[in-house]
Amino acid sequence: MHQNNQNIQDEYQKAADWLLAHTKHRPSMNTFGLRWKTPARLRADTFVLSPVQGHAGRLVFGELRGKTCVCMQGRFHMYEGHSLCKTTFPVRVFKLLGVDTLIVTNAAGSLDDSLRPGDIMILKDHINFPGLCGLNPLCGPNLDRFGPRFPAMSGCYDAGLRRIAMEIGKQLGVAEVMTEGVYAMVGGPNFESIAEARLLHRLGVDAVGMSTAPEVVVATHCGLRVFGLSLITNKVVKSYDDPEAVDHEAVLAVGRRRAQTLQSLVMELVSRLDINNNTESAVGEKCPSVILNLIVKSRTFM
Ligand SMILES: O=P(O)(O)O[C@H]1O[C@H](CO)[C@@H](O)[C@H]1O
Ligand SMILES: Nc1nc2[nH]cnc2c(=O)[nH]1
Repeated sequence: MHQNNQNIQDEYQKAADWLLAHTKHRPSMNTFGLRWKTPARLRADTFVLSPVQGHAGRLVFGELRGKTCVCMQGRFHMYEGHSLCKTTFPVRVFKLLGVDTLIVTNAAGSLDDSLRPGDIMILKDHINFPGLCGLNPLCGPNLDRFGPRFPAMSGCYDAGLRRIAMEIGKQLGVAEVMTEGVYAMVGGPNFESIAEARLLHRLGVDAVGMSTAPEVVVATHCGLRVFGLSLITNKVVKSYDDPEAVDHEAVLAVGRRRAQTLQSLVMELVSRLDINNNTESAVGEKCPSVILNLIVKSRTFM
């Protein structure tokens, strides 16, 4: 192996080893700081630093309904000036921790008029705009330890988990605010101009945000099963006659309003995870471990 590749791989391994040395938890499930049996909180800034307002910036290990998980509250964004390698660094570390499923959440603006603030969109697919232009975390020498040079992205959002989530939505009585759709990642940090919004809409984008796609690309590359959801926090203005303008505070407010629903949905999904019979993708055989990457303004959950 090329020496540089070895060095990069060593960095992931060092981070994973450090985390394992600082918690007795071995990831398998939990989130939102609820029902922690033996909480072991690690300040994420020892590992992750995400100074975006409303993002807690913590990494939490614990148990939910008997499953250990690691929950990342906050994330790195490309618009903060981080490289995509850094943005996605935690995903590979989680893989090395033994995690096999990534649950990723985000806040997003809707382009589809039927999606309203407070609605939940299960990600069926994404358009990785930075990735299409070459800003892809997999660029550079391939790390064979994690996955192939040319990984497929069709089916990157597990169909089995999507189906279960919709069932849970019915059970929780929130099916009417849940739907499946296509998420697009743009670079940000500005929200869309009207012309950009119209372009995205024409391209078949249902909701747009500034995150998620790089993490999902890296997770899929290394064989993690992925479930994603967007909390629709605002509509994206598409008309020159519309006086409304989105702001980050409004995004945070919708996150707080929907916190309980998202919490119930993800907890129930976690409790139903069974790698042997509810996945449609190839995943690791043994450990039913899951990482929750809860970024929907997770400060409200703790
Ligand atoms: O995608 P997450 O991190 O949930 O946050 C979304 O909300 C922020 C804008 O309000 C942006 O960071 C956008 O990507
Ligand atoms: N790009 C983008 N990101 C968001 N995150 C939350 N809302 C939005 C939005 O309208 N556009």
